Amino acid sequence: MLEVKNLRKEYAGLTAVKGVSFNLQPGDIFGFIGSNGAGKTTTIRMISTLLEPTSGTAILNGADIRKDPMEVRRMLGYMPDFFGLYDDVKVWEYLDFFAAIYQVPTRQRSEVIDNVLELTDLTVKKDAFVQSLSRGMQQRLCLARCLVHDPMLLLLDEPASGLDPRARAELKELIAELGRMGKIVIVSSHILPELADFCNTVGIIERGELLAFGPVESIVQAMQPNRTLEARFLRDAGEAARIIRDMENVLSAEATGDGEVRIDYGGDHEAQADLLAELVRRGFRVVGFREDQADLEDVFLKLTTGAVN
Ligand SMILES: Nc1ncnc2c1ncn2[C@@H]1O[C@H](COP(=O)(O)OP(=O)(O)OP(=O)(O)O)[C@@H](O)[C@H]1O
Repeated sequence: MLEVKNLRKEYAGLTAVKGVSFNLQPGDIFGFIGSNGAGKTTTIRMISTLLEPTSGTAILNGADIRKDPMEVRRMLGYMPDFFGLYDDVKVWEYLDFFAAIYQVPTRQRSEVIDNVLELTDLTVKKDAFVQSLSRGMQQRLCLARCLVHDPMLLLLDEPASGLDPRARAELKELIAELGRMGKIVIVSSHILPELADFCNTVGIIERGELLAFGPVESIVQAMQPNRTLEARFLRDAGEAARIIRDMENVLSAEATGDGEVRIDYGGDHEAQADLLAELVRRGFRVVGFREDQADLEDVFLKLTTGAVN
């Protein structure tokens, strides 16, 4: 488990992180969202033990980042937003080097390397030179290097930046797999929708403050208490709209002309199910009924002002 407790970082004349706290459990994939300069990298670097907090701390599986940094380092893998790879070494040599640094015993190294290559889908590139890899493959190699010592926490700072859509999709799948393996993954981005579909928890940071933390759905719901429902009817949509308007929790209901009724709705999911049951009971032929997903980017823009320090 990771407990982040009131982490704070002050620079001369500027507080980059103002007391950030959150807890994560094994298997959690945490999307850390904020605009440029919001404090993501500073927070991640403090958790990774590379930057000393001004106050506050973080505890990973009982080890304190300030009191036991060496122990914490053994349990985490950190992928910075800008990373360099060495040229003129082969992929397997590169990983072997990092396995040696992390003191993976010599006789286990080739198995460990094969495993991380398989996980990151780089097995066919084992003997290729690092500089010959595509940007997406280099990103995955950098992630592979963070995995050689089987860390329980992964800190990935803007891992998807500069990747094309296909490489992004592959990276998401890989991160999801790390979550299924029971690791805690923190992945930062300034684009909320990019993370929302594979993170189970998100945190929104702005000017060094964590404005929201929790499951994606509950953050969206807190921001948008009224939801839009879309009901589609085989016939009589206009009549259905008139009846829906008088139902509980309905703020408005309009037939859109193509058999659909858009409902502005203030009830919870239980009440929403009752509304559908009532329509069916009254004999309406419902062919579709769904919630219009709130646009995540809207939620993010509402929460943040876009202002930086
Ligand atoms: N060494 C430093 N000295 C002074 N100020 C710094 C230092 N490092 C970061 N800052 C400031 O702290 C604030 C937070 O920066 P940080 O890099 O954590 O933001 P970020 O959310 O990671 O942004 P980005 O998405 O651009 O990487 C910024 O205002 C930045 O200018």
